Amino acid sequence: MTQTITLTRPDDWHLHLRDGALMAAVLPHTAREFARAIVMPNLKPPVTTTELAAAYRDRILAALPAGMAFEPLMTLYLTDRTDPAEVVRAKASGFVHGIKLYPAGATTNSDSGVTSLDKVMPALEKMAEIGLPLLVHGEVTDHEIDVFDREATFIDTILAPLLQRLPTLRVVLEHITTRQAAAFVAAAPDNVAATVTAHHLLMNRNAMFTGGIRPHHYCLPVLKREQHRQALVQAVTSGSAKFFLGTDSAPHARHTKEASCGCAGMYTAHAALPLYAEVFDRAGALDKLEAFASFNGPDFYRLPRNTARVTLNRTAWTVPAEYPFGEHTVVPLRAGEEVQWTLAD
Ligand SMILES: NC(=O)N[C@@H](CC(=O)O)C(=O)O
Ligand SMILES: [Zn+2]
Ligand SMILES: [Zn+2]
Repeated sequence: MTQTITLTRPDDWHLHLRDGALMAAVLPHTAREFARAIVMPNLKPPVTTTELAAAYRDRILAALPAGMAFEPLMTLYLTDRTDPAEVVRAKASGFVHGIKLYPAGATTNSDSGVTSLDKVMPALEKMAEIGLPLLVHGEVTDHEIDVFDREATFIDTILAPLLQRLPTLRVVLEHITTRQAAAFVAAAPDNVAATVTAHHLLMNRNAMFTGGIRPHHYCLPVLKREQHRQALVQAVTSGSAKFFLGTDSAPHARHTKEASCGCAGMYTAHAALPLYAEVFDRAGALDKLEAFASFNGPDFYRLPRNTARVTLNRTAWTVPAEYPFGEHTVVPLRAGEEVQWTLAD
């Protein structure tokens, strides 16, 4: 049985760092494991311009502990009012690597998101023209539609028609959770890819109800049936270059999760690569982890692969019950439980 694996230093292609003291507190967890990360723009207020992204990038770099190397890859938050000129500025900046589409109301801090694709077509056409990727939270927001069907419905009613209209638009379907999404991405041309989180690979929707209601297993898109989890594992271990690592690590203060109407998101940055190693190990596919974690993402984003290496050992450790991040206490995934792999320092 493999006891140690060494791979090219990976990147996280879907990360929520938040801002201020919480950002400074969670950043070292990510920087310890990943050389770069696509930093999501759903702050309050959202990062809607290249200028705001530059300032956010500066705050992240200023918060980086001395001696830690980490490159934030910035994104803009697409709104109904995003000007194609802003798309051009973003691409020209060299530090904005994508524009994020949040359907208005779909998830955390998404109220400023897009209310109709028609309103953003000029921006999307400019993105297709200059090759700036669209990163998509792929869920419809019609609450008449079952929460477990919102991703599949989004693909059928929004994403597939969009790609018909803009076939060269580069798209990352973020944090896919269903068999339908995995099949759609696998069958799509090379300009369409997907990120997959560790938690959607490790858990099915029963995890939200094990022994009682489990708010720390609630995220969006919501965990799905076991058959969908298995389809995700099959996709990420298939060797396809269209799937890559995106933790969607999304810290929320404990009191906002343990509530009668709790926030969506799981914090996994503390143990991200070890959690993915559990998935690939259980699937007998540890040999496929490096491409998923370290090659497919930079290749899609047309960035150089990292050259440094990281080592994972099959050594179990117990995750703290909570992380006291300044005025925020965050409960990590696997709080008080074991993770079977350890990232070697
Ligand atoms: N995934 C989540 O459940 N929440 C994310 C937003 C998102 O990625 O949808 C967050 O920022 O909290
Ligand atoms: Zn999302
Ligand atoms: Zn996210």
